[in-house]
Amino acid sequence: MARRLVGADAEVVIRVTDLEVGFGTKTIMKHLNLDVRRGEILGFVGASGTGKSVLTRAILGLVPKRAGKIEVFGEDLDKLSRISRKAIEQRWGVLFQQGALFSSLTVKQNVQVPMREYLDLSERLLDELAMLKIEMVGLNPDAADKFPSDLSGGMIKRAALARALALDPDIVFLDEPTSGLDPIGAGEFDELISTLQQTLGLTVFMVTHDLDSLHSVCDRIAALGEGKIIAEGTIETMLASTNPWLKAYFHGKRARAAFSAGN
Ligand SMILES: Nc1ncnc2c1ncn2[C@@H]1O[C@H](COP(=O)(O)OP(=O)(O)OP(=O)(O)O)[C@@H](O)[C@H]1O
Repeated sequence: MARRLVGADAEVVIRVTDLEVGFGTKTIMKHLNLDVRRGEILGFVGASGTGKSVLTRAILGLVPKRAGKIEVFGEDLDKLSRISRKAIEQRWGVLFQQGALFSSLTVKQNVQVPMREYLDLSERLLDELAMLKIEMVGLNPDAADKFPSDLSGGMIKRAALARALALDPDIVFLDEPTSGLDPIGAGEFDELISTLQQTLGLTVFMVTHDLDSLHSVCDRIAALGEGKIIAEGTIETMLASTNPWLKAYFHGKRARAAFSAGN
């Protein structure tokens, strides 16, 4: 899979400025700045516990920020009316870690949850749309009536992706989409993300530890450390970084294996 270059002049769809987030006496990030450009797959890396999920959740408005500004499609999220906020929420989809499907609902019903929340459609249309999403992520139609407990890890991720795509979003947030998958399953999932990104013109914000994903599908990478973005750019930029964590991560044994396999 060839990486596409999204120019620096591409429209910024998410802009995070001077963000500070903390819990109690603990500050997780401070003065954090990050742009995500339209049509790119941005890989977001950093050591465990640095705050990758927290940043994702802060952008989504699921954890409060102490300072800073988050703009999505040029709109300051703090300044939106409830209706405008809902309109923005319809333009993003989220795949949380471990899929986070509702265990008491079937795959089809899970995919329909955002549709029921945001759209006013007949049952027939809801069914048709859900089946479309289920097929789009490469699941067999008979997976639609299965419960999450009947699915393999890879199928759960696909079902969660179908739910993230339920409202035809412009942006998809993926929190460690390939974690827990075997290398073949992870590779197939990467390929699916890349294909969907291209066919649907998605912007993808992907938190990942997976060096193969970073190498094969990400256009750009941003690395989080000590509460800030410590490096931002292509794999080549990461490889050239002198930051000790980035050096260890991108030049370690696993990285060499991933990069030589990809070349
Ligand atoms: N709701 C919360 N209340 C208190 N502390 C929290 C909360 N959510 C996250 N944290 C803390 O924030 C820090 C960052 O957590 P986060 O899950 O974002 O890390 P991460 O970079 O995504 O890690 P990993 O790669 O292991 O998933 C951790 O120290 C975590 O304990």
